[in-house]
Amino acid sequence: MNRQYVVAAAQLGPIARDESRGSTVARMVALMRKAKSRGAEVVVFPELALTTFFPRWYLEDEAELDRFYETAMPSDETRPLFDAAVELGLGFYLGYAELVQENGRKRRFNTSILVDSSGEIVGKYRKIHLPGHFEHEPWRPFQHLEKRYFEHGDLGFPVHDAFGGTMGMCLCNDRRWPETFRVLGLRGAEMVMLGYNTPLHYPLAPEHDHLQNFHNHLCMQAGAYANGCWVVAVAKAGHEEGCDLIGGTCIIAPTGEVVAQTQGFGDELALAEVDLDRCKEIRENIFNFALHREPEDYAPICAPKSASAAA
Ligand SMILES: CSCC[C@@H](NC(N)=O)C(=O)O
Repeated sequence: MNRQYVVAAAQLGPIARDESRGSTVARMVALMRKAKSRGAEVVVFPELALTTFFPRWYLEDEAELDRFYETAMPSDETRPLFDAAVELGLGFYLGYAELVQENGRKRRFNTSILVDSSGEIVGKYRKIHLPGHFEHEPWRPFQHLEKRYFEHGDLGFPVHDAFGGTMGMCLCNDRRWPETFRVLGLRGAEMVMLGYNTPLHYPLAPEHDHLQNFHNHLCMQAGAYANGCWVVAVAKAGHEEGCDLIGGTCIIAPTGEVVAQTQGFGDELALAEVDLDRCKEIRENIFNFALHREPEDYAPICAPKSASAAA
């Protein structure tokens, strides 16, 4: 694959609690076909793209909870995505809830994968910055129980040789942390793909609700610029099960400029021609890490949590 191609950010509109995987996957395959017809070679889907954003509910019935997770990838229900990748010659990024059995216990992760155009999984990431809370907090208009439903990702922030270059992944809340982009940048990421589910209303600081879209782009444009990488950021958007999720799906150049963006809150593509060599504009100049970075003065950033609180 060459280093210059069209990427499609494939935003999904709301997914109902009782929408079947078959229905969601069919929506996603339709987006893949549309992306192909518009020249795309890579398609990026949201976080937890296969289901509604279930951490908004406190679920006491484990069987009900398990229903939102994938125990195999691909499965019979998700295989159409992989088949479409092969048929159309497309790579894709997919976020989903992962359930694995290890040493006799269930482990749950908020996961993303990269799949190449031969249908092979070529990269996996498990979300590190899990937002929200662990216990049921009935005062909230909706829950955000990621800390209850997922373990801290155990794969670090890897990069992958794929799609003609060095690819990084993260998921939703990770994008707010400069460290995410810097670690990926230090590993040479030329494109960072990420999906998100971001409620418009933040119950802990509702006075910031009107800033949700601003903060969304602010952190990602800064991450792209300060690390000289492309960012492809994809929302699950719209009014989902009584909760408004922001849109703002976009593709950001290494200069920090938004070069493509969705307009609405439904299933929609934003496309841009990406040239991975443009990373050099930043990485060989203002953010030439070898020449200008001063890690000896950044010690608190790398200290364990307990020590950095005191720093
Ligand atoms: C608990 S409010 C933060 C919401 C968070 N959402 C996800 N999915 O990580 C985000 O950072 O967008």
